[in-house]
Amino acid sequence: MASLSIQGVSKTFANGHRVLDDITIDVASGEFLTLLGPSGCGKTTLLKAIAGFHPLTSGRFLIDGKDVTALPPESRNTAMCFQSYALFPHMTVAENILFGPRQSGAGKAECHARLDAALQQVDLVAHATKLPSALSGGQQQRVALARAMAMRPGVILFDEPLSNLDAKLREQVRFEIRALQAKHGFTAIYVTHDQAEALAMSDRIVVLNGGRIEQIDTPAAIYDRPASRFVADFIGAANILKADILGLEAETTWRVRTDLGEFDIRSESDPKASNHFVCWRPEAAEIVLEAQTPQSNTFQAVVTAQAFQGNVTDVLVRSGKSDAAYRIQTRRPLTVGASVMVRVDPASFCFLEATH
Ligand SMILES: Nc1ncnc2c1ncn2[C@@H]1O[C@H](COP(=O)(O)OP(=O)(O)OP(=O)(O)O)[C@@H](O)[C@H]1O
Repeated sequence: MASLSIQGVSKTFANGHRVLDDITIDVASGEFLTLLGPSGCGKTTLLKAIAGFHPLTSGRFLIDGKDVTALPPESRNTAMCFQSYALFPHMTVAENILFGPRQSGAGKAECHARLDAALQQVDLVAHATKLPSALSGGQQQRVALARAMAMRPGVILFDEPLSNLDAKLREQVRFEIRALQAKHGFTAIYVTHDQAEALAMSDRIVVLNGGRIEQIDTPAAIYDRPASRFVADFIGAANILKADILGLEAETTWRVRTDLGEFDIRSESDPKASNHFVCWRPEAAEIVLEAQTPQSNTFQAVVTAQAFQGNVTDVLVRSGKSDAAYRIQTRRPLTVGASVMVRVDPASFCFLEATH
């Protein structure tokens, strides 16, 4: 495994389109880092640039401290694992896995040692002599991973590797890739636009938007403390409100005014001048019965729709104070048209950067 340092990387294509704008990320050795963002945000361009397939407009890449920016792909200590598997259809599983080590000039004994290890790592020993067409989608994906691992790279670059698999298999292979990565300790850079995949697999997530970094953080921090409006909206469901900051109520508690009334918000860090929005996640709100004594941080609303999800019910509510609908999750049975009080815990709110 190897560390990867991405330093001030920008990429403008010949048509003048600036696709990456001053990206700086330090990836630790053995880390699983995911690049997440909407279509066209530059994830694949960054991955291919790391691999050496796109020359940079500016910036550099260091792998284990060595500047690889000018090196060709085969000399960078990286291997790619693609969404289309990119297996050679006329070669057996074993031949597909052997292809890279042979090309790189490894000796016969070394090639076969790597083949045996890779087949065992992805549990495909019994399928070594089959053609890819005789394997399931999940098995083909494992061959693609074995082929990358047989290169013994410090960094494996994954380009949406699970997007051709059905939902159930995606979840299974997700666990398999993470377990292999933990066991064999390669550094992983993983591109996806699937937020559930990113949250489930990553040590850290980089949220990209329009070629720029919106936030780099652990999955829990990205979900619980989204830094910007874009991140709150893109990952999970979020209720976002415009807010005027009225002042400090207590040591870490701020009073804000929103369309739904005034609320207290607990925040360890001071809101910046640009924090004109606050948000909370649907599961952070609690429905309190109107008959109960009035509580702070509540707003009155009417249930306008609900959808049973099994473990919870998604509820849409509207308040007379604003035109917007707000999303709440509850286990309490409700009826459409019911009048409810909704409470949002001060610690469940977060301030958002409005600048992005
Ligand atoms: N060779 C190229 N020349 C010009 N523009 C390009 C080239 N390759 C990609 N782009 C543009 O760069 C932008 C980013 O593309 P990229 O493939 O990196 O996005 P992405 O985030 O991986 O999206 P997706 O999830 O759809 O694959 C897009 O607007 C794309 O059209």
